[in-house]
Amino acid sequence: MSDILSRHRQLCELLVEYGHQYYVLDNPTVPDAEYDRLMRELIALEVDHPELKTPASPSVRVGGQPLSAFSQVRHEIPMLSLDNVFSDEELQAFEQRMRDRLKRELNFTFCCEPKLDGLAVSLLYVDGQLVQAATRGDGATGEEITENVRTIKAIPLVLRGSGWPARLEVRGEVFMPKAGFEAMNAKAQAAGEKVFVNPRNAAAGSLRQLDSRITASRPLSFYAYGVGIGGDELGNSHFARLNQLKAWGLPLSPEVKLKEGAAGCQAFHDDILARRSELPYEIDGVVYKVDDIALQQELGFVARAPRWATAHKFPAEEEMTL
Ligand SMILES: Cc1c[n+]2nc(N)[nH]c2nc1OC(C)C
Repeated sequence: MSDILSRHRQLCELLVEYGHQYYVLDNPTVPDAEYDRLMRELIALEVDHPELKTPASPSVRVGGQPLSAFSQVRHEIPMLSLDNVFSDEELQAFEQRMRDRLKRELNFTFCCEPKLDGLAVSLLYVDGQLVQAATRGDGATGEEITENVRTIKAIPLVLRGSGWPARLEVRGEVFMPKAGFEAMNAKAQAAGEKVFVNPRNAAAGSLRQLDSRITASRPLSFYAYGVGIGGDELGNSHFARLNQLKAWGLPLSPEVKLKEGAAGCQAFHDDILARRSELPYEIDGVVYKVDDIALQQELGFVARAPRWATAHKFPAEEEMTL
């Protein structure tokens, strides 16, 4: 039995490491075929020894028994939406409104991020293990999609390293990379099956499957963009928090940068817009967030959106009329 146990542990460790290299470091060291071979061996081993199968085992990536319905999850900390700016003038006004509110002539440092065109989700890790995943829903209540999210190889089932809060809620975007979207649609078209209009709809449709084996067959990925529960145990910089999440094994867009003032945000906006068509994922704008958490808390929220953050949306991309 011990060699079964040690082989099971070894397979789990290898699959976790290869998944991390591929999805978080974007630096795979083995071909996909090797990952798939190890996964097949793990699944076969757990069929013979079902007691070894746990929610932390990489074998959950292939999905399991379908649900009859989704249950609802109440977000302990509401998941809010974002106000928008559409021009440089509105961006300056956004910054000035915060100065007025704080009654201080502050030079803000902003954490600037691409605004991915996917589905916002909340991931709850308890003692480093992924125990619950939920959609944003209406911001107060979302759908519980834990089994589906467990099939997304970019999302760690167990956090890496140490020092994380006992309860850590990671917020971010589940998305379908452009290449995966095109390949999936080409296959669906060839098979006379339903094709999706765009990667966002494909990601939403794939996540809302009651059968997680269907979700597992879809090329979904994830980028973290914030922290909910447990954030108060992390530092006073949003950017540092995001990089801490990356150290714990969560993927972070390589485009996330710190910029000074509205001018820095505008430069970030112009750079991402210029490279929009080369990015491997679809975005509908960029997001600027005051990096200092204490200032975020002093600024608070207006209705459902924070005073301390805004999206800067791009014009809708012209659809090619073939
Ligand atoms: C709705 C949303 C969406 N996004 N997308 C990114 N990158 N950050 C981010 N933050 C959000 O909301 C927080 C600022 C509360």
